Amino acid sequence: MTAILEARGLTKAFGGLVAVGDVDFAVEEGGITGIIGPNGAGKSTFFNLISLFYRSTSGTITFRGEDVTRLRTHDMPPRGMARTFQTTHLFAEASVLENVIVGYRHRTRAGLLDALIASPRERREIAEARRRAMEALDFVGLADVAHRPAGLISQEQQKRAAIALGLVGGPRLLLLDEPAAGINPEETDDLGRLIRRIAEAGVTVCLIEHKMKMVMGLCDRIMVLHHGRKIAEGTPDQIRTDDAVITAYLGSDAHAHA
Ligand SMILES: Nc1ncnc2c1ncn2[C@@H]1O[C@H](COP(=O)(O)OP(=O)(O)OP(=O)(O)O)[C@@H](O)[C@H]1O
Repeated sequence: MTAILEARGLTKAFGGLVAVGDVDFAVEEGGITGIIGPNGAGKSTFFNLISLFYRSTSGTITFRGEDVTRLRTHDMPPRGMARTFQTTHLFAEASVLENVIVGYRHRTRAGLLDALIASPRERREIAEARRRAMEALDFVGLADVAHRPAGLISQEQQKRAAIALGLVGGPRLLLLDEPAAGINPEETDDLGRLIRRIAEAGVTVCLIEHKMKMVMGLCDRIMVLHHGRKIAEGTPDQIRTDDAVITAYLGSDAHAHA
């Protein structure tokens, strides 16, 4: 197994508070990796670090063999990394398809001049973006609402649209920020199946998620954070029976077990 993403000694301090402290972490290529931990454990901060949304205080991040520590989130899609946001702000009046096209067009090369003169290159890129966006929507099961205004689709469909936005550029690694937040158990199961299909299609997945049942059923490997430190990593079975993990969760509030 090779690591597609590797973090070494990753640390983020907010003033005096060390939200993430000296964490080593690897995402193996091809699987589904989960990051869990009680409330305030540092999951979101860690996720924002590995997706280059936050700059680390210290430590290094390597993606596909390249040191990307000093790069930013927007540098990553061309390198094959995409991330979703917990609340995806879709343009409510634009169609679902148009939203995903915009996501893809961030990657393309036609400049303002091409757009103004509607150059052949611009027209080719629009056609390609449209085809790719439609493919991504089809994959996540939203083809039938592609032309509906994004503001009119359900919360669960918005979650899928966020994933389509992540997939449209053809990433090698997709980072999912609490993909199942705010949806019901049945929808959560469906979303789990979608995430599995993404992995089966060859896209490595790494996610943070509060819903324990989903994480345990879906992930090949899990890392557990507590007070900003890594306290365990391993398979779901190893994590379930790990003393440090059990103690950490017992000491926190119960919603983490939902
Ligand atoms: N921008 C920030 N400025 C200051 N402190 C922050 C900031 N972001 C997070 N923190 C603090 O860092 C710690 C870790 O927060 P973080 O949101 O990463 O945890 P989490 O595991 O994602 O929590 P939750 O499960 O509640 O979403 C917390 O003590 C939080 O208050």
